Amino acid sequence: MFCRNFIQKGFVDMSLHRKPMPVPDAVNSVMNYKKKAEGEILPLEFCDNRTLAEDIVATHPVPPFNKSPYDGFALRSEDTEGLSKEKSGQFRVTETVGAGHRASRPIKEGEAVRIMTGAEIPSGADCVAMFEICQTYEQDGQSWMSLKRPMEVNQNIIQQGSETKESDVLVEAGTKVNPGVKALLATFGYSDVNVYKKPVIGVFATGTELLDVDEPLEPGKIRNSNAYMIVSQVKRAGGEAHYFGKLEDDFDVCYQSVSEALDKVDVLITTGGVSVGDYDLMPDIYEKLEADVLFNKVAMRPGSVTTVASYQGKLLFGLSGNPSACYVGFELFTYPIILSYLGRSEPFHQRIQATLGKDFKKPNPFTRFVRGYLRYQEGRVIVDPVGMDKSAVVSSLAHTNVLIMLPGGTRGYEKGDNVEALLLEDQTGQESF
Ligand SMILES: Nc1nc2c(c(=O)[nH]1)N[C@H]1C(S)=C(S)[C@@H](COP(=O)(O)OP(=O)(O)OC[C@H]3O[C@@H](n4cnc5c(N)ncnc54)[C@H](O)[C@@H]3O)O[C@H]1N2
Ligand code: MOO
Ligand SMILES: [Mg+2]
Repeated sequence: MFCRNFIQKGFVDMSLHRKPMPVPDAVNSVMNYKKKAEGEILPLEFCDNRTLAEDIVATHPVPPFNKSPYDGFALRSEDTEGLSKEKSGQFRVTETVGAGHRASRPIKEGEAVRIMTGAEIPSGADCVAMFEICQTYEQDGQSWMSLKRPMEVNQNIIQQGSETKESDVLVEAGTKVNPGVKALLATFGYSDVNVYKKPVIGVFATGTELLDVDEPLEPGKIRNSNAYMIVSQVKRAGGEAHYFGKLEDDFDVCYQSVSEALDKVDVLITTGGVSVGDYDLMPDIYEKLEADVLFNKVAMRPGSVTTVASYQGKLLFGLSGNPSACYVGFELFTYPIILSYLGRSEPFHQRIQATLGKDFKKPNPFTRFVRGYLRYQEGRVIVDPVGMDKSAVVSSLAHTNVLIMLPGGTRGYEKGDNVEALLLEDQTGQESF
């Protein structure tokens, strides 16, 4: 097997010279492998944030019966004709109907039913007068209601089916379940919901320098932050992360672990070891697996070393070890694949126009994906670069909610420039209402 590590000094190794692929081409080449997950049935209470694998169809009209929007009296509008301040009408109150109950018999001429909000309109009644415009009194053991104004047919009645007809498609498959979707599922009796299965995304961190989170720092070593970051990114995207642990930079260990893990996942992510260093083993692992490498260099910063390969129909994402590069590589290439598994018709991060909030003077031949923070100011959308903009930086990621896209070129960018940004999450609030 060809292995870069054994190339003798003095020769120029052509495998070091990688041809960068433009970002859109790289994204498209990955999306050629997109798949849709199968559905699974979940109890309604467990389907938050999952994606519907079936349309929500109205199983009955809403409301299912004519109902009262107010607490008041249901009566016949024709009995109120000509009523006025001077000429009140007297109605015999036959019974009281609360929501969930029905009148015992149809209403007759001169009668009224005391009715509560949400209760079914008694047959024969065609309007509801709110309590506020009615007066009540007792006479000879009988309840009466007096009204001083005429009512119209259908006044204060929510008609059966006025909101939704039976068989209407209300929410389409591929929609994420939010509280409103959940309310609809409950309305129509979807106690079990068909949602797309979460794709299982395996994660390995590679690097002999990596310590576990609970280990004290040692000279030359760092704690493994990427694995936790990626697992979080997978969850934020809606996937099921399976963290297999960290691997030292040993070919046999890495090859063995990666090939075994491939059977257990839909997609495999590794972080680290994709560049051209002596201990960057992923290129050799793809070669030994006979995986088809879609690209091993992308015309972007950070994350230029991002490598994606396909092996027996499964995608292997070789993300950079540098934290910022790893983060960006995931959001550009892995995120839309996860959303495709989830049946989402718009699997990419939303791309918005915004105003750059700070200068970004450093030009670069490659497109930059600057970690940024979106804010609103006087009706404008502002995106500010956050923290140091270096591939090896981890601290700026904590403040990142957008990736500011700065196309490559010979000039830098200035505060006030119009730029595009990819929205990663929408969790910005404000201090007061
Ligand atoms: N001669 C060249 N050297 C490098 C090139 C190049 O084109 N020619 N590309 C540079 C670029 S760009 C990047 S990005 C990095 C990519 O490196 P690798 O993906 O091979 O990653 P490693 O070498 O394993 O590690 C890089 C860096 O990241 C740290 N790291 C690794 N894993 C983790 C983790 N799980 N958590 C936190 N930090 C991690 C690691 O310690 C290194 O500092 O290559 C450049 N070199
Ligand atoms: O692969 Mo890089 O471009 O510094 O992150
Ligand atoms: Mg390396």
